[in-house]
Amino acid sequence: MASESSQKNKARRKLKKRVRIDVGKNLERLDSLPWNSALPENDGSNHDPYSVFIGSNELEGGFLTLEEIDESEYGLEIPKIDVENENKKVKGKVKSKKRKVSEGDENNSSSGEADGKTEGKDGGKELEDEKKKPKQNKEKKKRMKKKNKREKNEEANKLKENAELPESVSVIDGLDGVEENPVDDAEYYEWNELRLHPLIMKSIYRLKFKEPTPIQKACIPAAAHQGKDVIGAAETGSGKTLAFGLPILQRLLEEREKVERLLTEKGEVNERIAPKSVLRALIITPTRELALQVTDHLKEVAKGTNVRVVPIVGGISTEKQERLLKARPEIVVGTPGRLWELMSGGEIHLVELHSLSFFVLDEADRMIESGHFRELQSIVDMLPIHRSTESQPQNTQNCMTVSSLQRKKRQTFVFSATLALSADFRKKLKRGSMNSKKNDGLNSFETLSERAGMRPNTAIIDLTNASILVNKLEESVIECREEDKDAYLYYVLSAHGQGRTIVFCTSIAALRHISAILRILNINIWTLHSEMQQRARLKAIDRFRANEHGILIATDAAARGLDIPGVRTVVHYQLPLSAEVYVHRCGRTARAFSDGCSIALISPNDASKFAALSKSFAKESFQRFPIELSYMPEVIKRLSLAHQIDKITRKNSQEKAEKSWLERNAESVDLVLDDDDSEEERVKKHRLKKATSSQLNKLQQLNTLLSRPLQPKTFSKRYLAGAGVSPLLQHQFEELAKQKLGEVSSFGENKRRKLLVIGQDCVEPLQALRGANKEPCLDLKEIAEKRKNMDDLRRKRKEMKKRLHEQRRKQRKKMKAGNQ
Ligand SMILES: Nc1ncnc2c1ncn2[C@@H]1O[C@H](COP(=O)(O)OP(=O)(O)OP(=O)(O)O)[C@@H](O)[C@H]1O
Repeated sequence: MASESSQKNKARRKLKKRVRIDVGKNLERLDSLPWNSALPENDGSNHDPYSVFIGSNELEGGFLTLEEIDESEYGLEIPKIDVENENKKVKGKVKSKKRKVSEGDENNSSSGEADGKTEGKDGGKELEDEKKKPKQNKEKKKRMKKKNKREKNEEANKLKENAELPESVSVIDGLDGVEENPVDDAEYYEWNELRLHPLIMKSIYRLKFKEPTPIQKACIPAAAHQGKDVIGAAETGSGKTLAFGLPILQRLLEEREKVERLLTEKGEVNERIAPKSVLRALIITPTRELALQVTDHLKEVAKGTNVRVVPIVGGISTEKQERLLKARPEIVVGTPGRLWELMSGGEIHLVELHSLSFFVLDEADRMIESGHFRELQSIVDMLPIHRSTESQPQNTQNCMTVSSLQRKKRQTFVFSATLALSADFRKKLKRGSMNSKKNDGLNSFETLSERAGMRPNTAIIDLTNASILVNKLEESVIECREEDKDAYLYYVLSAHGQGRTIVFCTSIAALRHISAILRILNINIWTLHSEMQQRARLKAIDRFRANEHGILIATDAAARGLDIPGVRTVVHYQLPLSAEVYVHRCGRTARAFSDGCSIALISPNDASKFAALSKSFAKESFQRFPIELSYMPEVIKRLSLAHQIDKITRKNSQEKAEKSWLERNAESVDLVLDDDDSEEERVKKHRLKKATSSQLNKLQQLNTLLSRPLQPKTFSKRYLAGAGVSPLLQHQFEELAKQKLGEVSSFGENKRRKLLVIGQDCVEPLQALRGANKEPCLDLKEIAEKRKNMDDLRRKRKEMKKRLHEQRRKQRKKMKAGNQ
């Protein structure tokens, strides 16, 4: 009896320990877990297309199976943390941070015990089952366990040494008790639910991304754990890059470790696997800047993983890019033009696409526009068609090659902030009646997706709201005449120029015009357009990024994807040609949980475009950007001088260009130009000289104006006078009051100079917009009504004119008839 009870006790203790460990694991931090440990072996019974069957002939891919992912120890459902309860339990006991963490462990393990009571019933059965397993298997497991313990220890130590973990995240050596730091940091809880690789989590801690964005939350499970293709649409700045980037990294890391583990189990030498030697992910973006940005972003999260990411874009020497590709990176991010140039030239790393597991179209809707589509189509046509019964794998019982491990069905990701999927396409995806490679000629990303081999059951994740625009964006308009746009732009930039601003133009000519004017007005700007050299484009972005209050004048080349933190304002100097471009332009501000504002300059010429835009977003009114009119006389004065200077400068440079053209051509046909100027030439030169001196005079006048900050007319240099009603002036008065207080202590300083500074204390446009009286809205209904009335009036006038004309004609006819 006694021995029976002692045996029972022994078994119970054993079971208790088991359960304690199991439940503790539920709460372990992902970063402190051994990644490749104890994953159950595939028994070959599941039909997941990503499973690996070592030694069998059904090898289709190197990914973990869904079951493996779900049942792996880090992947068990992480119970929600009841922060309040946890706090109550710990309250009073917590003396130090270290103590708090260890108590957290106790709490978790005790809750684990409670859970264990229900699991205990099956526990005995499990023990019995285990006894039945062959001895050989047990020994193998023991060996693995030892190895995993060692790895776990190393991993934890590494993390402790290297990771810049947030204060609340700490790693406790979990060697003996196998109890490592439980999830006590609610801030990262949502990430933990996504079950990402510890190395990825380490990057997320480093980047201080407290929670996944909604698109990341929706995409990661579908793409990383279910192996699905994804069509993703979410507002600008919502973290779409990582929504496809993290699943790619996750699967590559899983695969790598799975392979290593299986090889170790089989006693194979690791060197036989060279995972870096093939292209695994191809990401295509419409612009070079975006490709470079996506590369940087992925590199940042891939730090410490040995996964290499390389950009392949035009404007950079082909040789340099070929050198980069020689290193055989797993991930290539590129633009269609350069990618196709290298592919059609037979670049070995880019044409060996049999192992490509991920194909991504970022900003997919832009990609199908002219200038990209042909090359993209050629690239897509090069992708191998995946069939469920692909060619025979190249593995045998004892020999496993990289290509055989990596052959798998390809995942396709299509992302943008502005994707409009037709109902027909959605149905097709659902039914799985995709017709890859058969559909040609159609210029749509839907066709492209089909051709790229998008599979049935694709996850369509559309998180865009009705207006498609970011919630934290404040939109506004300034109604003005076409010729006054420069003045209003100057007003916004100089009276409110806080934070980074991007001014968008539709044409390069307009960009050149306002750049010249703003430069004359001493405003420091950078420009970006498609006719610039790549180096200059990158330089402009870098400089703009480096300046806290930088101003970038750009065409729509910068509308998509550009991720520059701290862009507070977007100005539409000219309205874009489509609603999509408007969304992307606005999306350069109010990114990643921050806010921003957009200001559209609307002239009567823009009326119809603006009406169409408003209709697209079902908008009924726009807020007017508040203008402090007392600034305008000075603004207009400066602008008028600037325009005159610009006109003269342009004329001069045009004449110079013409002259040098004449000289160049004369030289090319060996003609010697006569040095003696004709009378006409002399008059011209004289005029030029005169113009230049008048230009200089004007320049001096403008310089005097520019030497002092922009001030409202009612704003005396010496005394404060009236007009302190607008938020801008209100702010300036407050600043002045503060300054005056400071001045009391610094007696004897030049007061006048100090007062001159006031005008420079700007209010951010967003702040001005929020502080403005919300009443004066641009009521689109009212405008439409007015336009309708005007149209009616015009029509009536026309009709009247016609009637009068007809009457006169009849009269003339009558008179003619009378005369006869
Ligand atoms: N989970 C997160 N938490 C905080 N910031 C994040 C998170 N994920 C991404 N970010 C940051 O958000 C910014 C925008 O991300 P990203 O460029 O991927 O947005 P996007 O949706 O692709 O925008 P767009 O549509 O304009 O191209 C980046 O600076 C990125 O570092």
